[in-house]
Amino acid sequence: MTIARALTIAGSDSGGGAGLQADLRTFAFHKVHGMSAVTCLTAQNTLGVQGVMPVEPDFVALQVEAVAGDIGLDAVKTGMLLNAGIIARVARLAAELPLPNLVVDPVMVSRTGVQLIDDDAVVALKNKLLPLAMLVTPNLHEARLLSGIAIETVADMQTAARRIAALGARSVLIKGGALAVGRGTDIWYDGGAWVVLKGDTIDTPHTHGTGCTLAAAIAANLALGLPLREAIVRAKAYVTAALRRSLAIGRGQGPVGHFWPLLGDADG
Ligand SMILES: Nc1ncnc2c1ncn2[C@@H]1O[C@H](COP(=O)(O)OP(=O)(O)O)[C@@H](O)[C@H]1O
Ligand SMILES: Cc1ncc(COP(=O)(O)O)c(N)n1
Repeated sequence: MTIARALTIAGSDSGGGAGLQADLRTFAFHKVHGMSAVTCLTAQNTLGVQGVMPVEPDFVALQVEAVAGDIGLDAVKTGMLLNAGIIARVARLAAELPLPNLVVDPVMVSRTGVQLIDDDAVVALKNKLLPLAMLVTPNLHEARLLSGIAIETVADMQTAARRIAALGARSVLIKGGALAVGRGTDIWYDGGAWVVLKGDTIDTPHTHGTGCTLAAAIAANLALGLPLREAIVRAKAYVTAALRRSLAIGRGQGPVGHFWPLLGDADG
């Protein structure tokens, strides 16, 4: 049996809702074989991040090389890359291997505004990795860091997307999960065309893992051979369905739910 193959280069979330755990789960629900190169361990739960332990950049690279050289890659997604050393190493790998259909989720700031990576990593992401991405998927905080402008409206998102495209990313998807008005509206810009993705607003506090899930679903769809626009539209529908089935577990922000198709819940 042949199967599409996708790799996530990301951090581990011990709570299982975000990070590589969300990515591998998303790949599986797209019938894509998932592989992982771990960049860091986080001790994390629904209440927040209690600790972070980095992996050496060369060992991140070794994990990627091990699977690229043997199993092969149809698409690659990056998540929490943590520090400038790991980002520079991943950028070098992208030049050496290459890393096909590269979706960069520039995990820097959580939806709640907590910075998840080192300060010099923000600069490295901007200068070294964005220019190599087929698609970059910042949330509103990350789009502000990358573009330098404050974002409150869909019009601000469009201005920011233009600026981020000017940094060299081939296309930009700004996620509006934190929009005060129209939460769930995302915009995609590829240097020419605009697409406004108007998702339904789901009224839930349990949104942990939305960004990881969206970017992983896009990578899975690209691995399956879909064109980028279709890959994004379908991934958006996937994350909206998962938000509708989000899980009220833990004492804080629970994760989005992926299992509903297995539970006989058919109207996603
Ligand atoms: N309450 C919500 N209702 C509908 N869509 C949402 C909601 N929260 C997040 N999303 C969607 O989830 C995806 C991830 O966005 P966001 O939560 O902003 O990213 P991140 O997890 O990286 O902070 C986007 O498609 C966004 O529109
Ligand atoms: C290891 C790790 N990676 C990424 C995120 C962001 O998660 P979200 O998808 O909720 O933005 C996270 N909280 N932890």
